[in-house]
Amino acid sequence: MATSTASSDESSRCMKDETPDSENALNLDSIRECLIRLEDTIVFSLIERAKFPFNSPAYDESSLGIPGFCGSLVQFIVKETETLHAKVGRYENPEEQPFFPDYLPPPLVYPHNYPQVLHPAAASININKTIWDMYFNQLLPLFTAKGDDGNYCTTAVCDLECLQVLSRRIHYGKFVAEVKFRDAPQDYGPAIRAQDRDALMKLLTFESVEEMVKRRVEKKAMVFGQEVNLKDKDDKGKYKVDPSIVSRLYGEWVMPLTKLVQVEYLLRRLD
Ligand SMILES: O=C(O)C(=O)C[C@]1(C(=O)O)C=C[C@@H](O)C=C1
Repeated sequence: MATSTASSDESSRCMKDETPDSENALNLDSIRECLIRLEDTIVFSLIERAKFPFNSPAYDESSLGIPGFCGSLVQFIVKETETLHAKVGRYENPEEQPFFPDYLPPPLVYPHNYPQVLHPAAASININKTIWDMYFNQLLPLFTAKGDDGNYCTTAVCDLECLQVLSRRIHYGKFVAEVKFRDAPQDYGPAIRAQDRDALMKLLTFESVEEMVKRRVEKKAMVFGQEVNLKDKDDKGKYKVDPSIVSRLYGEWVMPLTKLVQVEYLLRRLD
């Protein structure tokens, strides 16, 4: 049974056709196509979240008052959603990692036979705690207006969607690293055996690609986030989410964290 949520529908479509679902599809171009497609989902999810102000009560860990639960509204929504998604097998998919992996229930549905393209050590790599901290402490204040409009539940659901797609994109580094290793084991092997993080980081970095990615996501934020109307006059220069912040998100966090996942994966690749 294939499962997906509203938040990952767009990317799943990309995955279905292009993910490494066969050995043949596993090449750097097809993996990069998936990353490009995920950019659309990321930009749209930021646009949705930016409709609401910061709404700090959604993150207050002391005032929710749900019996038996200790934490914020957003923590509650993410945990409960992950519990449901675990039951329908979401985390059996090697592209998905939960934010709260402890005590997730086992799947209740017949397992989908995901192709084993990654080294088994991939399952132990989950940097969602870092993604969570980055999203709430650094990114969110940059692209939401200050204030409180009372829409805490919808706000927290938008946060969930942003978190899920950022996590999927960043952990996709496992597939990128696998392809790079298979393409050049003679280059990666010695650095892996030496457990040399710096050498691995150097090998897997393509600065010109990173510059292109930053420019492309900035442009997507301009195109997707513009006001569309039927009058001649349009609101040039007014965007639903600041394009320079989307570019910064990629330059400062998304790509560095994707590279961190790649390094962590490669360090274990010959275990
Ligand atoms: O496209 C690659 O080669 C990747 O490793 C992906 C990615 C990215 O996160 O977008 C990360 C590192 C590279 O320097 C360039 C781009």
